[in-house]
Amino acid sequence: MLTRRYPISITEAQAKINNVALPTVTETIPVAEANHRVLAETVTAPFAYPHFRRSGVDGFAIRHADDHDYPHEFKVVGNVPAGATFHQRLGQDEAVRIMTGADVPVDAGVVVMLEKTRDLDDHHINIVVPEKHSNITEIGEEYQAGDVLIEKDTELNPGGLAGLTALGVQRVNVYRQPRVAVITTGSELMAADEPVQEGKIYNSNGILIPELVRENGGIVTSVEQLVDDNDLLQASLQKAIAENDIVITDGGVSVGDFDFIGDTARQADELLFNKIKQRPGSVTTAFVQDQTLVMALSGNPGACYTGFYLYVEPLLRRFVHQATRLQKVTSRLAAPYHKTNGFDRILRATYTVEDGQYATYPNGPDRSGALSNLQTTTCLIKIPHSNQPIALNAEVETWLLPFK
Ligand SMILES: Nc1nc2c(c(=O)[nH]1)N[C@H]1C(S)=C(S)[C@@H](COP(=O)(O)OP(=O)(O)OC[C@H]3O[C@@H](n4cnc5c(N)ncnc54)[C@H](O)[C@@H]3O)O[C@H]1N2
Ligand code: MOO
Repeated sequence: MLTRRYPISITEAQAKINNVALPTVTETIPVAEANHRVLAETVTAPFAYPHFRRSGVDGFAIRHADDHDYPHEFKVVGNVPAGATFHQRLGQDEAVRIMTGADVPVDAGVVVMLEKTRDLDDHHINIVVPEKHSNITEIGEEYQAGDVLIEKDTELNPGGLAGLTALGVQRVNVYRQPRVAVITTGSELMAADEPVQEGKIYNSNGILIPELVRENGGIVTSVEQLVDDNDLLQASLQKAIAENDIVITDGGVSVGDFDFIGDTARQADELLFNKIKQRPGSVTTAFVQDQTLVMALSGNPGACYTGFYLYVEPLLRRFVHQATRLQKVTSRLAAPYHKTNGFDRILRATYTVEDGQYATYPNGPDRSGALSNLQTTTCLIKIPHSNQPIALNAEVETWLLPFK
């Protein structure tokens, strides 16, 4: 018997997912492994930085008291390479040869660049002209001990890792990445290494979904390809739910004889929705079972791709306390689109920026089952449901996609 499904809007579906409570799980990991991870705690400076007075140039360090009456002769009493120190006091008209990055002698107030000096003999130099600046970075000029290095909820990048390392921070407390199981279903699916067969298709969503998950910060713990068998599906789902934060199923969610996921969703602890007023991907379903969110994406590749970006990407980002990376903008529909739609239609599109405004172009086929435009799509646009075709140059809601 056909089960009645109650379609909700895209915005309502997004809100329902957004309202599902997610656990905050953190772990402490080496800084060297923390690129693109999100800090769960603010990190503060364990000491002042720099922690010694640092020369910014190669040259000669002299006392403030001697910094006058140029040209001025100095006796060279030492040499400080980077990494070394010079602990002796400086006397009148005494200079120390010093390299960029080296610890400035305690008595020195100025480092004069080499170019402003002349050698007189092995132990004497002439400083020809004065310096405008001291060329010394003072202790704590960038950070005092206890200053904030990087705030909680920041996604680390190589620059941030460098900053942490410079301050001797070796480990950071970050949000754990969401663990995601992917279950693709369909007796028509072939593995990539099987010879092509009549009536069967390669499991393209079996690579699309895991790669999208990884690219958006999730850990893919398993990718399964199941034939249409409800017992198999239930066993896989149960295991995946027990071991993961998020489970993504694909296909088998419509009303066909072998579409078992819809029934599973309706019997779950909490059904969030099992139809959206959206094309492609009207069948997209979400439910919570044993506190794990299961996102059931459509098997149709175009619908699967669209569903991932609209519903899964924000979820993966929220797990690590981050906002979606899809940038919501308004764009001008710069090429005609003639179809009328009972449901809002999400088109795969490309965009340009013209006179500071986004212009969008439908990117080839809009069919749910089409996948020839997935490589080149850079944004999604919404054509609102209407019995009239949308006007050329109409303003449309647009999601710019990350990683393009
Ligand atoms: N009587 C109705 N039929 C259909 C309806 C409906 O409301 N009433 N909805 C249609 C819509 S809309 C869509 S979208 C599809 C959704 O179907 P499912 O999500 O249940 O997916 P399947 O039926 O399993 O497959 C659909 C299509 O996608 C291909 N597929 C499946 N898995 C993969 C994969 N891993 N990689 C690549 N392609 C895959 C599959 O072979 C089918 O061609 O239902 C409509 N029908
Ligand atoms: O769910 Mo279907 O993709 O709307 O065409």
